[in-house]
Amino acid sequence: MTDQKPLLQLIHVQQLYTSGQRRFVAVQDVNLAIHEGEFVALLGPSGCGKSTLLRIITGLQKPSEGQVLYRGTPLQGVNPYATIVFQTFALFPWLTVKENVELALIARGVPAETRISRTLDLIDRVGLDGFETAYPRELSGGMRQKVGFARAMAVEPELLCLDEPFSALDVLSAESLRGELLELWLSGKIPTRAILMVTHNIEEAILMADRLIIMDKDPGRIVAEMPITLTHPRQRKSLEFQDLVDQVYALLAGQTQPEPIELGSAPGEPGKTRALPRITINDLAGFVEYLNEQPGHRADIYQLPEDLGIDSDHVLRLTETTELLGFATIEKGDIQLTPLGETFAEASILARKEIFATRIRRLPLVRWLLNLLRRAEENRLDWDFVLAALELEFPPDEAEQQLDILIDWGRYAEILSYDDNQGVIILEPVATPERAM
Ligand SMILES: Nc1ncnc2c1ncn2[C@@H]1O[C@H](COP(=O)(O)OP(=O)(O)OP(=O)(O)O)[C@@H](O)[C@H]1O
Repeated sequence: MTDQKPLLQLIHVQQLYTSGQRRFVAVQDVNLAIHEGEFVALLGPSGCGKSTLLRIITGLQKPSEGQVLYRGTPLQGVNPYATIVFQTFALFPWLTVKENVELALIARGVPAETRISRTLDLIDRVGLDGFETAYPRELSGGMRQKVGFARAMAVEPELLCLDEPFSALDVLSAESLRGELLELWLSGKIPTRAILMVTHNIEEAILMADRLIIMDKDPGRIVAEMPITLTHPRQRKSLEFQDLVDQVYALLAGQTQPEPIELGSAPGEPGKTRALPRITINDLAGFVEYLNEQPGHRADIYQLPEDLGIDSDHVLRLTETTELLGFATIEKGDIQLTPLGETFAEASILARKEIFATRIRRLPLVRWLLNLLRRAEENRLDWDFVLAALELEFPPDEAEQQLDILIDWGRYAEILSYDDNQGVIILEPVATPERAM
């Protein structure tokens, strides 16, 4: 961070909304400064007010209370120095790529010659050279989002706001577009002075941003900030990166105990191996969604068997699983979702898998199995072999159950696969997406 005056400053910003008869605080006392040269990521569960803050920052909405300063001056009306790129591409289907980008410049009254040369230059810079006359329907999702970026950058915003810009794309297109945006930003090829990105994706935030702002809801507020000082290009698989991922998850999960105490030890290590609760992914997801719909995202555990129509044993396994994964905390007979649990409940299928994978990789049993697979020839192991190893830790019936759960959870998280015909467990390679399109 610099000592300069912030580019943008929110001071005691509060937003009230009315819903039916009720007036509620959507955003409470937000103080935030974004400086030149910073890439800031805003993380938090749905409904914590991220989009509201973006609208306030871009001047599309005036907060109920508080001040918005741009370069030290109170913002009046729409912020001419900021633009937003949305999750969905919002392109006009009847206009070509060139016309879609140019439109932003026509709206700002840029003269024709400048307009055309700037449009073509931007299309080139985002890597869409040759597609100037194509229509949105002819483009892939990643390419359409590039048009979205080009259009936002056409007006040369000082502050580029991104509202989950990669979440509607497939994994590889998203990764490649992240790389390209970073390249444009870090090389100074765009006149943008600062970027503010809203995302649900923790790894994405750590990959790209210099600072994370973490929000929670009811009411929407900032609960933590974290600087990311890793140098670019950042390696997702590096220990430092994974350590930061764990720290953010722990922050979101409200985890207070050190991991070894919380999670127990792995087979072969001193201490007791913690068995995984017998819970399917469907039950887990359903339970987290149920809690998310309850007032205050909490429920009385003793009431749950009746409310959910399942026996109390099942309820206890569900509560244990959600707690083990950091999706909920249990206190005085109540279970309460953590911000991470809320994020999981509202995430897309892919984002859920990613959250789940990150959480189960910390579990000693999962760590142990992944290590075995990594060391095995061709990263494959016979089911019987793993079972025999587990039988050293658990009674035979339980060992088999543990293996079933490991396979069920591991498959869902896409960290391993299982060939039922051959009875073989296989380590899934970690995707290493191409950097360039
Ligand atoms: N115009 C509005 N009128 C009434 N309530 C609103 C309005 N806009 C947003 N809200 C409510 O304010 C809260 C914050 O909404 P906001 O869209 O800013 O959250 P968000 O964090 O961006 O959510 P998401 O990640 O789902 O986009 C939510 O409870 C939402 O339902």
